[in-house]
Amino acid sequence: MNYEKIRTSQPGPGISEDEWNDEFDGCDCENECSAEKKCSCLMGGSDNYSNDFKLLPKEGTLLVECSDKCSCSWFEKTCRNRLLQNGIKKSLKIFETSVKGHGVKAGEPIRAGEFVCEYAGEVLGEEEVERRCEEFKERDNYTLTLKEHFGVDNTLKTFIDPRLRGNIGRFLNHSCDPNCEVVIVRLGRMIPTAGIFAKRDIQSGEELCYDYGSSAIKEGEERKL
Ligand SMILES: C[S@@+](CC[C@H](N)C(=O)[O-])C[C@H]1O[C@@H](n2cnc3c(N)ncnc32)[C@H](O)[C@@H]1O
Repeated sequence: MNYEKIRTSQPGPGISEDEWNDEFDGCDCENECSAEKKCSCLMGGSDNYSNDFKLLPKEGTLLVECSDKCSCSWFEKTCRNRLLQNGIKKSLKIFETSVKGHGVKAGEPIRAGEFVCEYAGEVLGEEEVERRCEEFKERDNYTLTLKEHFGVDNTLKTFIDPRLRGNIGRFLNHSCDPNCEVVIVRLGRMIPTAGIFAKRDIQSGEELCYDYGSSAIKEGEERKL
């Protein structure tokens, strides 16, 4: 449990300033950001979130939230395209499980599609991930690998490691029948963040978990989504 608490992911070793600062142009909406009003952050011409702040289905295009480069920054309170960046709104409780170490449970009901928390950590270059795998191989595996395919041969991998710097997201355990899912969300920059959203309605007291992906929970290996 010895880690520095951060609110959102930060660049770590292996991520250059140029990579981190590769940002999208902001939208020029002056009021409501919606697909109907042709907000340029809403790629694929569909909204990211519903009026009641639930994740909407988005396939084949990037999910980009509005940022401080957007004109709507002046009207942030009315911009519907900001959810992950506003942080955790649900009551989440860390607890000791019987066999999985710590876990997180819902402190209140969470509806399907609602935002739970970011999986915040250091964004690392691949060499640093390999170095840390060696260094920490005896202990819990935390690095989450986000994989995105652009075209046939182009795969973008993003590594998020909350071992040294992270948030409550680092305590969610794996399940093959999860009640949460990880969604790739971009906060105005090309380097993505990992948002954990409810996959179905969750009752207060239920443990929150997501599917770690193909390499699941093998010790010392990175996890892939
Ligand atoms: C991201 S951490 C999750 C939080 C962790 N339980 C803790 O106490 O810090 C991942 C580690 O939790 C443990 N873990 C996660 N899901 C598990 C499961 N379904 N069964 C057993 N251990 C699990 C494994 O040790 C895994 O490497």
